[in-house]
Parts: sequence; C-alpha cells; structure tokens
Amino acid sequence: MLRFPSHNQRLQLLRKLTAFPMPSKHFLASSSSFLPLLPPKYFHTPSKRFLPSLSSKPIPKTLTFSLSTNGFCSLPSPSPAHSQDLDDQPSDKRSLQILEHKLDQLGIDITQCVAGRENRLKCPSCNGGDSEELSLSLFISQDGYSASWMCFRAKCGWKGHTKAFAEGKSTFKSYSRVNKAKVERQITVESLQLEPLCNQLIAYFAERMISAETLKRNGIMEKMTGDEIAIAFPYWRKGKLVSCKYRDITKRFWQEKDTEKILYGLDDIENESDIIIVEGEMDKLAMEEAGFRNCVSVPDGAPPSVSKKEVPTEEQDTKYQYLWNCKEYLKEASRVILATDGDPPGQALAEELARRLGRERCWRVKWPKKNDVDHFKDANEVLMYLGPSALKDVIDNAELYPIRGLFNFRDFFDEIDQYYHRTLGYEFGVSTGWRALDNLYNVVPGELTIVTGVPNSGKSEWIDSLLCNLNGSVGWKFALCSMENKVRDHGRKLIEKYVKRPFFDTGYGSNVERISVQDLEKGKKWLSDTFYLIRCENDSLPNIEWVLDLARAAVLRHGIRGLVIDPYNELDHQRRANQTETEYVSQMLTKIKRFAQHHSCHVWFVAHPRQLHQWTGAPPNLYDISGSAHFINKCDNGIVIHRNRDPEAGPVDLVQVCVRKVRNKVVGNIGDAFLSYDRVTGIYNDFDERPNQ
Ligand SMILES: Nc1ncnc2c1ncn2[C@@H]1O[C@H](COP(=O)(O)OP(=O)(O)OP(=O)(O)O)[C@@H](O)[C@H]1O
Repeated sequence: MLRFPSHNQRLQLLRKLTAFPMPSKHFLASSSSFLPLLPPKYFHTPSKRFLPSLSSKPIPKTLTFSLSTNGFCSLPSPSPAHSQDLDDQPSDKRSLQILEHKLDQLGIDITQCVAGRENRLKCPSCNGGDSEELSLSLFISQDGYSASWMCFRAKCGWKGHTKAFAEGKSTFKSYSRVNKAKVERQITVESLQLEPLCNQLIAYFAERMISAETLKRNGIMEKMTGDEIAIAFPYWRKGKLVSCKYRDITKRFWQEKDTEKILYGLDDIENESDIIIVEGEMDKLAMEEAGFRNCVSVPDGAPPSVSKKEVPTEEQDTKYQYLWNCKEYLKEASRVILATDGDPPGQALAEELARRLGRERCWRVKWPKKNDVDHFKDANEVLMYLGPSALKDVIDNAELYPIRGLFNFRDFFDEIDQYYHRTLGYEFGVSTGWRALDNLYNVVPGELTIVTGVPNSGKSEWIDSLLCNLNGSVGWKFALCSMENKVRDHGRKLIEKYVKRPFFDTGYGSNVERISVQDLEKGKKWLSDTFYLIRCENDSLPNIEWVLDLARAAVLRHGIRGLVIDPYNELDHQRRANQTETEYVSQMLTKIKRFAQHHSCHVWFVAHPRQLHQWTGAPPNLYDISGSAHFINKCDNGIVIHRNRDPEAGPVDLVQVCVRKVRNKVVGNIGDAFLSYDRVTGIYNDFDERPNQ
C-alpha cells in the first residue's frame, strides 16, 4: 500500500543511506550531523559512487508531469516549499488503495513509492533492459488520486496514466498546466553554483577518453546538490549561458528549469559549412577528441520511432524547437553529418533531423563493427574502444543520407556484380523450348510481352504451349486470366499438350488414341500443380487492378513466375470522364509492368489488332493493336503470331512467330521463327522437327 513517509521513516532511511561507503566528499557531502537539514526530497535516491557507465545518452522524455517544457525532468531546487513535511498533506486512503490496486494490475508496485514526487522503479514492460536500470518514472499526485508514468528507455518508452476514480479530481492536470506557462530564466555560472570538476569526475571522463583540455574548453563543471554530485553541461549561445544540463549518479539527466532548450555546443558550429550532429553531450566531447569541434548534440536524446505525421509548423514543432531556435546556425551549413546512435531510436532521430534540415544536405555515418553481429553504437564508444583516428574515419567516410527515389549506381553494384557473374538467375532468359526462337526471344522474369495476331491465328494456343515448355524446363508455375476460355476447354487444351494425345477421339483426333483415364488423372494433377486461375465468378468484367491483386496473391501464395492476361478487351476498361484511351492504356500497362518487375513475374498480355480493312493475309503490325501505340511503346517484347491458311501458299500447319520488339538485346532479337502446329495435341514444334516430316 502506498504511504506517505512519516518523519521517523525518513530518518530511518537516511540513516541507511549514510551507512553507505562514501569514497569522496565530492560524491557524498553528507554526514550524520547534516541529517536534520536535509529536505525530504532527497530521501528516495540512495547515494552511491558515481560509477562510469557506457551509456552517454540523455533519455528522451515526453513526460507530461512535473516537467519543465524542455522535456527533461527538472528536479526542484531545495526550497522551503519542498521541505515541508509530507505528513501534513491531506491524503485519501481509499483512493490510494484503488490506485495501488490499479497500478498493481499493470505490474507497477508502489508500496515503496512516495506521493507528490517522482519515483524510480523497474519498468514492468522492459525490465530496464540489460542493465536493469530503474527506468520507469512514476509520479503519483500528492492527493493520491492519480498516477502517471513513463519508461525513459528509448527502446521502451511505455507511458500512461490512471486515476483512482473515473471522475476523480486530481491535482495532476492543474500542475502540468502551470508548468506550461514558463518564463525563461536568466542564469549564470554563479547563480547556478557550478563548480570546477573534481578530480574524480575528471578521471571518470578520462576513462571515456575525454581529456581535461576538452572538458576545459567546453566548460564542463559539476554541481553539488545536498549530498549528490552531478556533471554540469553548460549550454552556451554567443558566449552567454542559456541553460545547463545535469547528469547524476543514476544516469539521470535533467535540465535547469525554465531555460531554453538549444543545441549543445552551438557556438562551435557558427559559420561552419560542415557540421556534425550527435545524440548526447558525451558524443560531442568525443568528436572533439577526434578533431571535430564543428559538432553539436541534440539536447534531449532520440524519439522511440519516426513520427508518422507531417513535420509540424515551427510553432507547433515543440519536440524539435532546438532546431528552430538555432536555425541561424544551421541554415548556412551545406553538409550536415548525422552521427546519431546506430540503434532504432538513434536512426529515428536522424530521420526526424533530416526531415527538418533537408535530406539533400544530410549525410549519415556507419558505426564500425564491434563483432560479427553488433556495431558500436555511438561516437563515445568508438573513441573508447577504437580510438580517435577510428572515429575520424567514421566521419570522413560519412555517406549521403538516402533520399527515397534518388539513387546512385553504387547502390546497385551488388546486383550488377551478380548479373555479371550470372548468379541472379535467368540473366539470358529462359529458352522457349523452340530452337528457332533461341536467338530471338527468351523469357525473362519481370518483363512484359505483348502478343497479338489476327483472330484464330493461334495466340492463345502458342502461349499455352510456351507455358508447358517453361514448366517442363524450369518448373515455373503460372496464373491464367483467360476470360474467353471455358475452364474445362482450357484444361482440355493444356492436358492435351502435356500428355501429347487428344482429349477426345472425334474428328480432330485424327485416329490418334485419346488420353486414358490414368493420363487424365496425371494431367489433372499437373494442372493443379502448375496453374492458378483468375476468373470473375459473376458476369461482371474484371478490371486490371483486380487481376493484378489476385496475381500478387498467387505470387506470394504459390510462387507463380508468369501471368497470362488473354485478351485485353475482356477486361473492364472504364475510364475516367476526362481520360483518353491512350492515357488509360498507358497507365494500365504501367501498372502491369510494375507488378511484373516487383514480383519478378513475366506477363504475357494478349491484345487484338484493330479491324484490318483490306487485309491481304500478311501478319499485322504491332501498331495495328487497337487502342493505342502504347502497347508497342511500353512492352519489353512484342510478338505477332501468324499462320498460313492458304494451302497454295505453303503448309497450313506453318506458324510464323514474328518477334517485332525486344528491348533487351541480351535475350533476343527482332526476326521471324517458323513453327508447326500439331492440331491433334495443340503442340508447337520447330518446323524442321515437326512429326511426320
Ligand atoms: N497453325 C494453326 N493451324 C490450324 N489451326 C490452328 C492453328 N493455330 C491455331 N489454330 C486453331 O485456331 C483456333 C483458335 O486458336 P487460338 O484460340 O489460339 O487463336 P487466337 O489467335 O488466340 O484467337 P482469338 O484471337 O480469337 O482469341 C483453335 O481451334 C486452334 O486449334
């Protein structure tokens, strides 16, 4: 049960604290004779040695309680107002019991907590990470009616608030409102009672490879508050002290109340064309050790993630006010190197900075590898473990901050290497299975082939035959959007090609024995293993988006490598009122091509030629496709299927495959190939290899 400490309890606690070993007067200035003077606010933080720790980061905070507008926990300065005995405050035991119960259900144990001020606990959500730090900051209103909490660990950031009663009145709201209306204070080193760093703190910095010279130049000081010592990072602008940030033994950061939040080290970037932005004061100092003074640190760490919202206006961008109020310093920089932490919050911070500073002038760093798996996470770590020259290398090798949609060939060198060494697969395309076409047309995943030809020329038959060949040679699977075909007819034609026998023993079977029941079963299995059908189950015509959505599902679910849309005119082509057919076709083909490329899926798109007046019997032209010249402009490959129908002119099984466009010279050429069509099985063969020759 939460309780307010009695005077006796506080004395007991204080006695415990003073029994803790005190290595230095700087770390703990108290003695038992000092006891009665200590205000209660110091009771909850046991003093301990100021241990060196790897983390140099301020903790991002969006606390809505007991905070100054700068986002850092502002410890109230010792004042008579805070030293009054809490026992004198009113409390409502019932509301406390309810609050305790509610928090207990969330895993927050408040039995040792004190109302009316910040309490540090283990966060039930993240357990304080590897170091198991007391990262949960819990504030219980003095009247015990409400509680708010937030985990300071950027990776966690769990926060929330609750009230004992749904309608319970709490002092919390009015408290935070008061805090919002703040006037910035005028401060000096003297008024803050900052003192030169003691030897122990200088040694602490030395362990982090920060020299006394760097500390001196940056005016790093210390501040004693009662029995506690804290490092003081003064924030200067044009030589005037604007704010001061502190770091205490529990790795807690806070900033002078009612002071402006600006970039740390601001004067060091004045008139600099190259500037570095880091995520903490220690990293700013580390950069100096590597020879870079032109560096600033953000004042309050990194956000847990990138905001999904647009960048707010200057007035509303409260979280990043430090960029706006330092814009005079930032605007001249032509190169901003974002050297934030390598962890997700650090990268989120880099993105938030780049969004505001303009990606085009931003660069980013790659932190070196620590071992096979991990990287060093920040400047101070690199300085400590690899030294100043390694840190200098990191900055010297900064790379352009990526801009979505803007690339360099370098970004693709891995892929180009794989292409050269032919380890990507299908670099030369897959053979159609017909020797006559090997130099003309090979099937490349991710390309679009437009197939045309006069009605009944055999376009669908040829594509089906091609799919059978591809399945036989490389095992590809396909989605078929063939609206003109009845499913059973299409199945029949495909099985005939697979089994190489006629489905029936009627006229076209030409006395060849029809497929057996066993063959039918074999054929059905092959059908179901190889093809997926995209069909509109009602009378309506499918539109291209609908087809591509289903094809996408077939890629993801069944790994198809090819899609047939046969024919174009069976799709729903309703256009916007102000859209021309040319515009419509262009957009439709763009969508198809994007699908093909994105999913490495080849698309065959069958389009009819417009009505040919005075047709002489010659193969149509790709520009004859009804609708738009975009068909030939946009496709990767354009093929016309043509067949001889005049016995006088030559064999009637002769099929001319006219390759009229091949965009990729690696995989083909313009030219004609001749195949023969076996009407019994629907199989195409190289003309000189046709059966019964
Ligand atoms: N070279 C050929 N010789 C004889 N018949 C053929 C030949 N090619 C195709 N056929 C026959 O023509 C008919 C139509 O074939 P297919 O459906 O493939 O043509 P298509 O060009 O796709 O037709 P459409 O433009 O009407 O869709 C089928 O019955 C097929 O057997």
